[in-house]
Amino acid sequence: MTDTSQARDKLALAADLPLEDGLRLYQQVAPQVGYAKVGLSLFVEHGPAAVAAFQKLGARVFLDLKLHDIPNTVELAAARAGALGVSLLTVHAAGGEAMLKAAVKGAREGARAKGHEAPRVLAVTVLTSMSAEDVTAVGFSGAPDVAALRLARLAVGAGVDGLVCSPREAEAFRRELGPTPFLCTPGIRPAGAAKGDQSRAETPAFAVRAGADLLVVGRPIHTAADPLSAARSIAEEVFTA
Ligand SMILES: O=C(O)c1cc(=O)[nH]c(=O)n1[C@@H]1O[C@H](COP(=O)(O)O)[C@@H](O)[C@H]1O
Repeated sequence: MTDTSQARDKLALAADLPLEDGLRLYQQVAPQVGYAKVGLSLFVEHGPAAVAAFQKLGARVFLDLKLHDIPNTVELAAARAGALGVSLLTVHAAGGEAMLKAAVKGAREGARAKGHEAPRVLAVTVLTSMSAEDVTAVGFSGAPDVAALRLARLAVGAGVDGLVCSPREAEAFRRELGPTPFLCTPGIRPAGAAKGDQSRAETPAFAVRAGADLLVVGRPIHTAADPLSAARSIAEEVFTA
């Protein structure tokens, strides 16, 4: 069997489950998965305790709050997130340049105040659940990949550390924005897996070949009869892509 443990740095479990279930699942897949993503449902219910619980298991925590508000409010929230010692924090690129700069400043200051390394601030471009029709309906001009690249340029110009995008956009982001931005791709579906609400999904191998640094996977692992072997086969795809 391939030693896939090196893929740990490239995989995040989206722990969109009740806390106890999420912790149990993370422990099962931890040999293959280095990050636990604490998203809106866990944070609304448990707040910072959810972050601390995954950190206690040795996970690097990806705090996915998708902040999107006026700059002052986002700076305050990002500072609190930085103070929790998380590794990654999301904001919406569509919040605009001033908001993105405020997020980066807040996250760095909050982390420094507590002696933590600053989290990477990742800007979400166009949600992977959105189809071309959805993108037009909300008023973004151009196809999803065009809108995503425009938002990505804006966010990188504002100083964010990375971007969240569909695997379909990662290659163009790399080509246009160079090697520095940390590219995170949700919307990961192994061949044959149910898409659910994801419109712009691709396989793990596709995402890695396109230049993704981190793949976020939720339901394909949650719903697997054997989550560790599901995680291992995703890791194998990552490792061999
Ligand atoms: O920011 C994210 O992580 C995110 C952005 C995006 O465009 N699409 C997206 O699916 N996500 C998150 O990635 C995870 C995907 O989960 P699954 O579809 O279950 O694999 C969820 O936790 C989403 O909140």
